Amino acid sequence: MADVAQAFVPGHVTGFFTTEPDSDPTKAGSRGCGIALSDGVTVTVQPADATSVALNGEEISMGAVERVLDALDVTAAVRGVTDLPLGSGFGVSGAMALGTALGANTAFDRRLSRNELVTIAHGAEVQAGTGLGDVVAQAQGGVTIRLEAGGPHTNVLDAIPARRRVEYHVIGGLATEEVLNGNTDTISMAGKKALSDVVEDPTLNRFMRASREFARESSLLTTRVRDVILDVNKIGGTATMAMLGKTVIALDTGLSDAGYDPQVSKVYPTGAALEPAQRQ
Ligand SMILES: Nc1ncnc2c1ncn2[C@@H]1O[C@H](COP(=O)(O)OP(=O)(O)O)[C@@H](O)[C@H]1O
Ligand SMILES: CC(C)(COP(=O)(O)O)[C@@H](O)C(=O)O
Repeated sequence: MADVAQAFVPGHVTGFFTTEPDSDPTKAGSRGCGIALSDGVTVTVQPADATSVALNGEEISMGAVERVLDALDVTAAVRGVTDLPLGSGFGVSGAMALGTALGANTAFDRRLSRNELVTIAHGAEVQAGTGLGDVVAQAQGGVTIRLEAGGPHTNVLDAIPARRRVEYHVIGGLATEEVLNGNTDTISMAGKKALSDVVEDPTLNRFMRASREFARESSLLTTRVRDVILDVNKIGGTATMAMLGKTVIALDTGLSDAGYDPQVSKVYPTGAALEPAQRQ
């Protein structure tokens, strides 16, 4: 048994999504499209007598992570380190859940396959109510088009083959659990339309346009996010809202050109992976 195992999971910003409920959380999820980012979460898992979860040194409670450990029947100290903010649409909870699954499998010699671990992390995230599609997209990397919902045994994934600089500007958080527990009919209707647009023309530019339309039609767009997007549009750039957060993402130098001081990232072309063990 390894002392400690470490995994890196990319962040993931969703441009648009539908909700696809199912009584089986490994089949439930969302369809939609989003970008895996080179900014992500480094997760370490170390066997411990009692479970604890910390993000950037601060102890937190995170349902998705606790459910992953329960599913694997282990207790561990899970530590996440990231530059990404929690709860602002970067899939930090999905990253923590997936990193925990990959790390715990190694640390406890559980001998599960990658698809089995992604299924566990996806189901845990869905049950916790903190995400529907981040985990499978973070497992694949790149710009994932989620054509059919659910974990690896039920979903159908495609991708927009693109690598690009991505800038982001965080205004604040949006409680994913609250939005997903409310009426999601309008969201799913707008998401379905955006998905067919991107399937017809799978390019990043079309993704950004479809995402902007989705943000407006789903009523998820907030005034402050809209104002920043308009500033980027004014200088000829392209920007949209990261779901589900009060966050603006732009391609290339859209936000910097509009006078903002954004974080700079890029499309992360591959999926979550274990990293060489670091002895603590
Ligand atoms: N200070 C905090 N702010 C936001 N979420 C927190 C905090 N502490 C713990 N959490 C937990 O972290 C998770 C955040 O999930 P979510 O809102 O989906 O974030 P993200 O968009 O980064 O995935 C939830 O399980 C929430 O209960
Ligand atoms: C948009 C969301 C439902 C939530 O994303 P986050 O708030 O980042 O957990 C995502 O999981 C998706 O299905 O696309």
